[in-house]
Amino acid sequence: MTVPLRSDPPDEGNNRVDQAVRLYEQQFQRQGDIDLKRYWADRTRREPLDDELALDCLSGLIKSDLRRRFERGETPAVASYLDAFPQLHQADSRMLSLIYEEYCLREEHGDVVDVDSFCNRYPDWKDSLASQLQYHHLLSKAAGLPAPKPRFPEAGEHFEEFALGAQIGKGGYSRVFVANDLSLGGKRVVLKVSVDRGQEAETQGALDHPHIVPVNAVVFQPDNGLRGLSMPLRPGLPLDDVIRRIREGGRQPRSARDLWDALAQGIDRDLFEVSKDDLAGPSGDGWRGFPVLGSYAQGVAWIGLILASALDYAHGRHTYHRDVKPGNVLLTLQHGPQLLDFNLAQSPHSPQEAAATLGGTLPYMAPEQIEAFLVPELWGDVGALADVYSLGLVLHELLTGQPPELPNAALPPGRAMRDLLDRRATLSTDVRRHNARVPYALEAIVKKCLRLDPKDRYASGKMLAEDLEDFLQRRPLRHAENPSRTEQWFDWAARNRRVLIANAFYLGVLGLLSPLLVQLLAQQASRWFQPALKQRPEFQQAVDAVDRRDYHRAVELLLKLVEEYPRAPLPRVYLGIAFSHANRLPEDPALVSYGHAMALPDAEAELKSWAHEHPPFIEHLRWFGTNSLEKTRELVNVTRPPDGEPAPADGQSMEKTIHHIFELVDHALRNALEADPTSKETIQGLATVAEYKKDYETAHRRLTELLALSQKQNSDVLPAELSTWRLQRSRVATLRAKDLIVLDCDRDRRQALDLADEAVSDLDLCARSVADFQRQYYFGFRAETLLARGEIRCRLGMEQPAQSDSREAKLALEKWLGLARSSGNPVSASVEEAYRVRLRNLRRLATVENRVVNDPSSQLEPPKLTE
Ligand SMILES: Nc1ncnc2c1ncn2[C@@H]1O[C@H](COP(=O)(O)OP(=O)(O)OP(=O)(O)O)[C@@H](O)[C@H]1O
Repeated sequence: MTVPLRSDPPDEGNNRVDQAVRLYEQQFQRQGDIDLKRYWADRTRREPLDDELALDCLSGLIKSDLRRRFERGETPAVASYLDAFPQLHQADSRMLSLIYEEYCLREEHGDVVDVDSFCNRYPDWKDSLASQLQYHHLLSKAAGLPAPKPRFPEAGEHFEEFALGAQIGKGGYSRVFVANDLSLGGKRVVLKVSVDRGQEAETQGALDHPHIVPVNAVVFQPDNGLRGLSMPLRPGLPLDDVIRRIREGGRQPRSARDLWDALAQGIDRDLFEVSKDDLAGPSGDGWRGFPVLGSYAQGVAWIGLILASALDYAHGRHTYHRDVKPGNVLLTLQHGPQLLDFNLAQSPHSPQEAAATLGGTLPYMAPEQIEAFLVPELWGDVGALADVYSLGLVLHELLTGQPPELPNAALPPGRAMRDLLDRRATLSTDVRRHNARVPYALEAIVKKCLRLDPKDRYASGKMLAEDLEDFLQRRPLRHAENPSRTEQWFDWAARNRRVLIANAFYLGVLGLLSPLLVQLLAQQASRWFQPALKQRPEFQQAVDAVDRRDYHRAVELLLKLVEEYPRAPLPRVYLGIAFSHANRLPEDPALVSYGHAMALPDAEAELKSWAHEHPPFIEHLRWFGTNSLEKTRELVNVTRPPDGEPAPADGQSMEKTIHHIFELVDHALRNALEADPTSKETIQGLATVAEYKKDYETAHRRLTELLALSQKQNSDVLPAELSTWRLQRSRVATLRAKDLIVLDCDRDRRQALDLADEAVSDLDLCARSVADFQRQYYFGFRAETLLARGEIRCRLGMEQPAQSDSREAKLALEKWLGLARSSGNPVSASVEEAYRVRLRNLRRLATVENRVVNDPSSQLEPPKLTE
């Protein structure tokens, strides 16, 4: 017996019923009341209808009449229409639907109805009605009305031989714990304790598939009506959490890796005893084939493929899941996606069984499954195709970020079900409207899963899996139609690139094209039809090799890729990074490779977008930048020797090289900074590059930024680090101040003074925490800074303060000298020269200021020269 439901695909009959109801309602509104018997007689006289359609129209009008009258405060009963329309006695299913409508209206209007006495009013339909109303009440419970619950055990207690640890899941009728199986020496497992009904243990236990969580054992507590299902512990995160995290990330996910990252960030590391290495990337067996460097759509398609295959396996054993939703898919670290919770896997033969899993799953139900809740006899029809539909909704949600529609909470449960069912008929399946990055082929697959009529969907999980596999391999779909010709053409071209390239030559051989055109065509063809770099397994292997620090292997792979993809910046940058670690060639190929990469068009944009897609790249880039900086410093020391030491003969050309290198390092570091603006090492690297480039203003700004940042994150900055940065800032500030004093303009001099003040106070601040090896440098530099400030003050006519600077400078210089002498090292020519320069400055200061220092040189001993 089937209640005709309005969700049936619109056909002529339905349109006519709707039309009849609309006309009736308009007239009812105009007249305020209508005698339905007379109205119906008139109508059928004017427009005779065949029997079936007449019954459909009549029951539509009665429902409408009932609603209007209830709205006016009357409480009509369907029984009263039976006298006027005796033909209803033949309309079993329609009558059931009418009586149910009356029941809902009574309930909505606060008329407390006793189910038994209500059923007794309709003896001919009593049994079906009782069953329907039982479901109605189950739905009410699912909608949040209190239901009797057993007492579940809690963390810390025992359930048979299991010691229960943290609770990790909670359903309407179950609790899931991490537990120790004491009968197996305390082995860590997952124990799902649930009300002992349904056949979850038997069904799930009989399944043996790499993507379905297996069942180890079942234990019972008959007194409590509970049972425990022991399963292996598979650390992971449910897909609904993964989706939520991606959604909260605020940006549209772009790469398949985003799925893994959401899992890695969300997993409870302490609970599952997971190490940082476990989270580095999807390397476990269960992730084999995951397109880690592919697009987000490909990542989703792969998850869909795995789930469709797992469902197909279960369907082959006559097990239908019936509760496929993101919350029942666990993304695990080692085993990939895992299907969980086969609680509803067998048809619930009684309303109680159905109740066990009703709550929360309505939004993911196939239309025929919702219908089965209204008409229990239809449960037998809810099978493989309902699972295909639900999986379609999961894929739709993953691709669009839009959760499926919820039942309308304002309606009474039965009505809410019907309403949801109606909305299934008009469900928008246009994935690309929400996310234009999804290829047409994948959208076509999702659409086919979500067809209203089960006959129009994929006939099996296997067929769905085949289409998803075809999509991932860029092959034509076998069971759905890709509406985009362009996409099909590109897929074809990608698969047939060799043939195309060869054909370009054949056309040339036949003399149809000029040789130049042939060459151009061949070149273009090889570019157009080359598989996208990121899809190449070699590229993926190279990226993996760099991520796991196997640089020699990376260099090997990347050299080939650079040759094959001469216009792609990424392999060159990666090659630079790998070279710079592998350090195996005499030249500096690291920077050469980076330089070539950056000379390519769009290189910068590509780098930025890649850093976004693959975050470990930023760290490599930063390392590469700072490491190259270290190497280049040596070159700088040779090229720019301290005062007094001879400059190399080829100093000028070396300067040029240095400048070029610094440009590249600066570039690499700026890219790294854009991706991670709080990396202190990157900021310091950039300050150092700026200092070497003698851009003291930028260097000073970067260091100020760095110190402000470390003040915010006080806890993770070491005092030694802080004093190194302060020392560097005071050096840069002094150098800048020196540049400014010579400009001979008051404003610049004031600015110079501010900088010198800041430099001295930075030196004061780090005086205590300067490391031993830095002390001599510290005092030498302090003398220099104070001399510079003294000079600025002199020029600004600040005699007294200049005098005190001069005195302090002298003290610092003595300290410096003392440390140089006591270091045990012979005092080198460069130290001696530095001393002389400072001494000269001190004298000059005295000359400029005249009264400030009385011949300071007489009080300072020159250091002893090396014997
Ligand atoms: N074998 C397992 N390893 C790790 N975590 C698991 C495992 N099984 C279940 N979980 C966790 O427990 C959560 C709940 O599991 P499950 O869906 O089976 O129970 P439930 O939601 O209580 O079920 P029901 O919907 O039947 O009431 C899962 O989302 C997952 O986070």
